[in-house]
Amino acid sequence: MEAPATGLWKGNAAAGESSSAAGEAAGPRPPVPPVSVAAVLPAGGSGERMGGGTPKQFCALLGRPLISYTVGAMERIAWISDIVVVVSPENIEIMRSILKKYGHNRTVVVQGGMTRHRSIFNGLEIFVNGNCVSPLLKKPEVVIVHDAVRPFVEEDILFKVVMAAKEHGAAGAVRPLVSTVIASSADGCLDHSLDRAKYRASEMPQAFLFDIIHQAYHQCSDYDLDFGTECLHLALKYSKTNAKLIEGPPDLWKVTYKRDLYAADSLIKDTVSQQICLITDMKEDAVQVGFLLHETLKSHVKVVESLSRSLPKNDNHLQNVVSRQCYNFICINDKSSDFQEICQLVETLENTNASVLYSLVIISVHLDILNSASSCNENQSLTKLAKEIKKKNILLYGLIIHYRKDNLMLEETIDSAAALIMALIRERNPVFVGQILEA
Ligand SMILES: Nc1ccn([C@@H]2O[C@H](COP(=O)(O)OP(=O)(O)OP(=O)(O)O)[C@@H](O)[C@H]2O)c(=O)n1
Ligand SMILES: O=C(CO)[C@H](O)[C@H](O)COP(=O)(O)O
Repeated sequence: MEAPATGLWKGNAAAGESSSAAGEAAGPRPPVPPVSVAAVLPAGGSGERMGGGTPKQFCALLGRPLISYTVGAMERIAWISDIVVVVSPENIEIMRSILKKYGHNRTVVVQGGMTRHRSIFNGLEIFVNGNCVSPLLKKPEVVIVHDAVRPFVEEDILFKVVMAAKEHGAAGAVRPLVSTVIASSADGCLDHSLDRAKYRASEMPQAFLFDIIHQAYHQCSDYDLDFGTECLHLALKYSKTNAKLIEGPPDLWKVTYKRDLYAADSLIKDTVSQQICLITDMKEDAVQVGFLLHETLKSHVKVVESLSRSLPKNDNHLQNVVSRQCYNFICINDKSSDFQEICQLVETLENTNASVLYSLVIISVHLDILNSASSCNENQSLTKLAKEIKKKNILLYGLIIHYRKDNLMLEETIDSAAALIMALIRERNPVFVGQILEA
């Protein structure tokens, strides 16, 4: 299974996730542009096309606002010095509380305008004049403009648009058109159709030499500010700059309609369910069953770490596992109860701070050779603990695998156990927290 190209995958500098750990997972460090770079994220819209009361940038994906994913994708890039997020006046405090909650320390909030262009203009002004609610930031050589509702932006495309902006003055990501563009005549009939191969959809991110785009915004008309939709066009019209167009990856789409929110949710779930850490503690009898489960899981998901021992406190292994973007922990044992061990795991995971950004899943798997399910008391302890740690964004589930040594059905049982594990880590459904499933 291949990881989707999402801003989440390679780490996030917020809330303690280190970009060095991300670099370790992703191979050699990407290059750094030889210019100072800042970013403006317009987030001042009301999301009319999506409908519903909450502007789409504040809609929750796996419990975390969409905008936090976009800000996180920018903050994990060390060479972007300042990040400005532009929101409507009524959302300034909400935005500040999001930045605080998710540990986005390099981002400031600026008040937006009535249209996207006006919001971007306000965001740029902060590098020249500052204002009463936001500090004056140091003017960068290159500024990135990126819609706050495009959360899956990667360092590679940001680097490319910045380098192209340095050389050409302006640059933007483009994608092939998915439909043909046609023009209608006054009577609503087809007037003409464009040759699709010659056109591109203009996406984000875009980047500009700061003075080029700032001057364009200063010179453009009210009509441009109120009805324009394309920053590259302003750079062309008012700063005589022909932007370089860069073919971007497919995940740059803008969350616009409700269906886009479902797609974003699904992509994030794909990403966080890519890797598991196995923690096993079994006697000889059960080792073979545990091994079979391990092998079956390996055919579905990447096993980043397999620890076959009790967990010491402050386990460094676990710290490393989390910094490699593994958010799923499967504890397999054949004891009547591994409750103490689960408590210890929870404590260690809490110390990593990772659950601020992503829900962490723990599945306590009990291999039950005697076909005698855990006692009622043990189940109640698990359910109680699960309820408590759910508040901390740690989702604990139980799974009992009943098997017999001579069981011809063992393979089938293990397949169904693996399928349950995969469903739990993918769906991360808080409703099932504390439930003990049986395979
Ligand atoms: N006055 C505005 C309007 C839009 N935007 C931002 O520009 C980006 C792209 O705009 P769009 O998808 O059109 O967002 P909305 O205007 O919120 O959506 P809609 O057009 O459906 O109302 C979004 O991040 C949006 O928040 C902004 O900063 N200020
Ligand atoms: O991709 C873009 C090109 O600059 C903009 O995000 C897009 O044009 C914004 O338009 P709208 O606000 O109408 O969705």
